[in-house]
Amino acid sequence: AVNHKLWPEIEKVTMQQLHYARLGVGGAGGWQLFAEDGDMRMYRREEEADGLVVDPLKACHVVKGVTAREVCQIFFSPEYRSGWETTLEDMTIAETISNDTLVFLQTHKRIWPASQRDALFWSHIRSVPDDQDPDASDLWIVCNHSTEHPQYPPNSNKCVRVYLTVCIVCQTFVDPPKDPNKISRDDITCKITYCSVVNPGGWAPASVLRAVYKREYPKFLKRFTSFCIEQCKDKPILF
Ligand SMILES: CCCCCc1ccc(-c2ccc(S(=O)(=O)CCO)cc2)cc1/C=C\c1ccccn1
Repeated sequence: AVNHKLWPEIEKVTMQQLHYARLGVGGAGGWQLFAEDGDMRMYRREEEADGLVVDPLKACHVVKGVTAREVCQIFFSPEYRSGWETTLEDMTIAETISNDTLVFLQTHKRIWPASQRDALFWSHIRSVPDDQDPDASDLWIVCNHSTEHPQYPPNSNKCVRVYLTVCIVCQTFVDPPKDPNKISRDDITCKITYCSVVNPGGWAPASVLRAVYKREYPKFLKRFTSFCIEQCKDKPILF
């Protein structure tokens, strides 16, 4: 995929998102905690772009029994998506750039009173060594970033095109560290950071958008992580 015209952008945005995901939520970043459920903490910043709510979101979660690679492969793979993406109405693979990079067109269920939305984005999965701790296991990241495609111009169907940048960054921890082939799922934990910025593309009342995000994001992350646990529990561990 390195010779694909999108590759420089894919490389830049993916590494930028990895850095952004690893920034903490304390300090002057302006992050406010808006949802909590067990080990899941969800933060948002209130931001508007030309009068539209584009509140960045950052969620931190810790999930037992799955690895970073398993979580990211489920998030990336089209065949699992209908099993966890609750607001999805339709999904098309617009382009297969390589085995680790796809272009998706997704339409999401209409959320009254706003008009229906769709999203066209490239999705890239990769593992990166943890430069801060070479002994730690690799980080895995999936980055989704809006793109254009001649076959799917925006607003050509009934939907308003949203513009999004999303990443999910995961790291596996084995506790207690032991002989690699004696590790059970009870010994592994996956630390997940999910970041998203969605520009709704066309007008939607700030109150509606903020209510949608407040309701949908916690549901989305809980459903996604439960789906991962369910999918992996009877399978050999994929590190
Ligand atoms: C007025 C309503 C406008 C929002 C409509 C909408 C747009 C985009 C998206 C969306 C959410 C997550 C992704 S992803 O993380 O890349 C995974 C792949 O699907 C891509 C798209 C959703 C939704 C609608 C609902 C909604 C909003 C948050 C969370 C969950 N659902």
